[in-house]
Amino acid sequence: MTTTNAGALPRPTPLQRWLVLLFVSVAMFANYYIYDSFGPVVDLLREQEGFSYDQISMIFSAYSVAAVLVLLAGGYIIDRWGTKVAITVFAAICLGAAALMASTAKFETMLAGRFLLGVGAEPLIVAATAVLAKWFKGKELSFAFGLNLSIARLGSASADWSTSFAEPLYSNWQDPLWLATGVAGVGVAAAMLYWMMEARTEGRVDLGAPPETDKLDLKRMYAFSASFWYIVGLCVVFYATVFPFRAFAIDYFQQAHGLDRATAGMLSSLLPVAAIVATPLFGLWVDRVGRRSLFMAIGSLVMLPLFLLVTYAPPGPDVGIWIPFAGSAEVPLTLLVVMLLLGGVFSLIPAVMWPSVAYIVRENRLGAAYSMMTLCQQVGVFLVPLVVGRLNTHFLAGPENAGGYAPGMWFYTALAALGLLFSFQLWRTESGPGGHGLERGTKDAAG
Ligand SMILES: NCCCC[C@H](N)C(=O)NCC(=O)O
Repeated sequence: MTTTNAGALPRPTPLQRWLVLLFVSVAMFANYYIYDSFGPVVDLLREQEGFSYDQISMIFSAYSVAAVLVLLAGGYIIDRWGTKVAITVFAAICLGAAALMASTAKFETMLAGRFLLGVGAEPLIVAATAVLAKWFKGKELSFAFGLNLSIARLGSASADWSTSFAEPLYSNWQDPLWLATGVAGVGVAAAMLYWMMEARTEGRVDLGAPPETDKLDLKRMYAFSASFWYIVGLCVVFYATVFPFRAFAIDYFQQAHGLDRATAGMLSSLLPVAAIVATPLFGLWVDRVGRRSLFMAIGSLVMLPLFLLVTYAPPGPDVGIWIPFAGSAEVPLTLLVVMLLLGGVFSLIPAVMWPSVAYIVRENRLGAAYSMMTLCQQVGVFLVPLVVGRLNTHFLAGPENAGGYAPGMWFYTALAALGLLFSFQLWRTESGPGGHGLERGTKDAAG
């Protein structure tokens, strides 16, 4: 057992650390499951309850309004309450939000539920990060973060797979959301187990002092370099494209491509599934070879044609896929290739983009930098679905008019082009004398 210095408390044991990772990851699994449980019921809400695409996108966007407000409050709440209370309270808020959304198909109630989810889910992610930093500092911290994100993405994939493993629930819009409420309950239980674990070990193990991080201060934002703002620009357009696309994907595959819900769910799940496997691998690879801004530019370039391919390319022959927990299905080759490529991009860009900030920003300003980045991200994720919802409604998108989805796809493409511009500018800056070492890897350092 390691100690920090003579006479000091011991650091947590490996068993304690991995138990903490387990509890926090289950809470994150539930968090991502609830977030993504809305996409598979979009068509049911439209058909059974008469919701328009505008209303659906407003409900989706309400999360981001709450997230921006909560992020402005910064880490104060977590610092004040401590991680064990914070993580449990935020998980309980997510549970309340999931139950509210499942309770009635009234538009205002659903809007309030999704807003409440933003209040709980975004700070829960911050609290989970703080917990892992506390228990894994100086140990397997990056690995623990990677595993935690992979398990969270498994939550996203499971929400898509529920269209197969919980198919009977999808006779109505409500039961799948009650299932999400049950998953949220498991998240609260996991958070409470973490609370008990921290309470039991308090005063017996050294969890270090709370990290000294800078809070979000809008007046000091000018101090960040151009490279940081290029990354923020990419982050905004990247997530403002991928998250809303995912929210509408299952409905889109059903209406525009005639797939059944279970097959559409399997196809949509390829994004998080690819990310579960590939994100940590890309992370390891990029740590070794560097070229971070080049990889971000390559990811943006690959993303550029994908939304036009799903819209205009011929579907091609049907091919069989098999996905654990979901089963097998036949999907058009074009859709499969597009979703696999998008899954690759969804693995590569986050694996490179988030850690890159640490090269550009001083350590004591990292907290403020990440808060700023997430805040801008959520502004994008708020606005884009509203635009896409408006376009879908305006152009009468639906099963009889698949062409009505095309303007929304052009909008995603325009955002992807902006992402390419930001990453290209970043690459130019980082390849010159003003670079921050983004292009260097451990291989270069060794050589
Ligand atoms: N799927 C839940 C929303 C997560 C939002 C969060 N702010 C975020 O961007 N996390 C990083 C990621 O790649 O999921």
